[in-house]
Amino acid sequence: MPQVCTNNSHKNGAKKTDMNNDESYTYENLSETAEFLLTRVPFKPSIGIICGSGMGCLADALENKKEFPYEIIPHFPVSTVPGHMGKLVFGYLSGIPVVCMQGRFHYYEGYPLWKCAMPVRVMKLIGVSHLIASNAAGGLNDKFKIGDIMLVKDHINMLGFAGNNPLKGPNDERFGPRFPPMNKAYNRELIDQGKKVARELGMGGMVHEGTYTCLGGPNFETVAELRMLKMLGADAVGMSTVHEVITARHCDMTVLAFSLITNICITDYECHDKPNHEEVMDVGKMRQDTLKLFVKKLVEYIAQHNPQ
Ligand SMILES: O=P(O)(O)O[C@H]1O[C@H](CO)[C@@H](O)[C@H]1O
Ligand code: HPA
Repeated sequence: MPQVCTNNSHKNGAKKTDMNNDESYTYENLSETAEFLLTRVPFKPSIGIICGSGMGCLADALENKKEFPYEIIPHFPVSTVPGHMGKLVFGYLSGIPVVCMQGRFHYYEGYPLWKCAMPVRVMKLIGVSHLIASNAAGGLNDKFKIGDIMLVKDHINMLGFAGNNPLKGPNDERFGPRFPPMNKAYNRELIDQGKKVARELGMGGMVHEGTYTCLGGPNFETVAELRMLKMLGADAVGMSTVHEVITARHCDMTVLAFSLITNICITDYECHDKPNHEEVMDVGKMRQDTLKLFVKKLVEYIAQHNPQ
């Protein structure tokens, strides 16, 4: 049975959310959050995992779990999207301590990007050096099929083009530099290892490498938008991950991200199918055993080799 934690200092679910949208969390705010967690968990994970839509099963695979509903964690936002449970889960995968976000935050939920990405900084403060971020995404690349996995080799930050960035605002050097590079955002060694693991698990044919792009959502894209994104070089499209990766790289975490292709993007006006979130979640569930194995093997590799 997982141990579900409560927070008596926030009675009746009341939380400290005394912040407007322009005011980012301070280092001290996030240190309070980290301290809250560290005093309640008897180990320090160095690997963090973010579960994409319908992929909460990744956290279910943990052993000796200690779960924190987001409502009880100081300064944490709450999850509002179906398929995102809203729990921070600590536990062991193959005996390796990890922390898992069973539910992430999206811009379309009404949160500014710095708030969506705040758990990444909390992970950093509790000792996480490696981040595995998963997402559900629509496939733009003609070679992709539903249920395939795309290891993210790069991203196109569409929200960033309009100046919307999780690092916008005053920079605290204790997290990272004002102008972080992003040309090596996704760790090459881990991408290669992802492919190797896929081959070993007999799923080599369903694993690709590609470029992810994130739009604000919540609507799925128009045909014209998808045609444009494809022309720009995007292989998959979603509404998350990029802000988390930028925040993780800013504080020098090593990142592996992958997309589960849950639908094929409709780039043809003659096609009458409609993308929908239920289908997205169903594909996550359909692939849960494969995803659990895939992530477990990657966690084992990171724990043994510590790629930088
Ligand atoms: O990126 P994740 O959280 O996996 O979820 C994806 O699935 C949802 C749409 O079905 C959007 O939230 C999109 O971003
Ligand atoms: N577009 C945007 N986000 C998504 C999609 C999509 O087709 N599928 C899953 N998340």
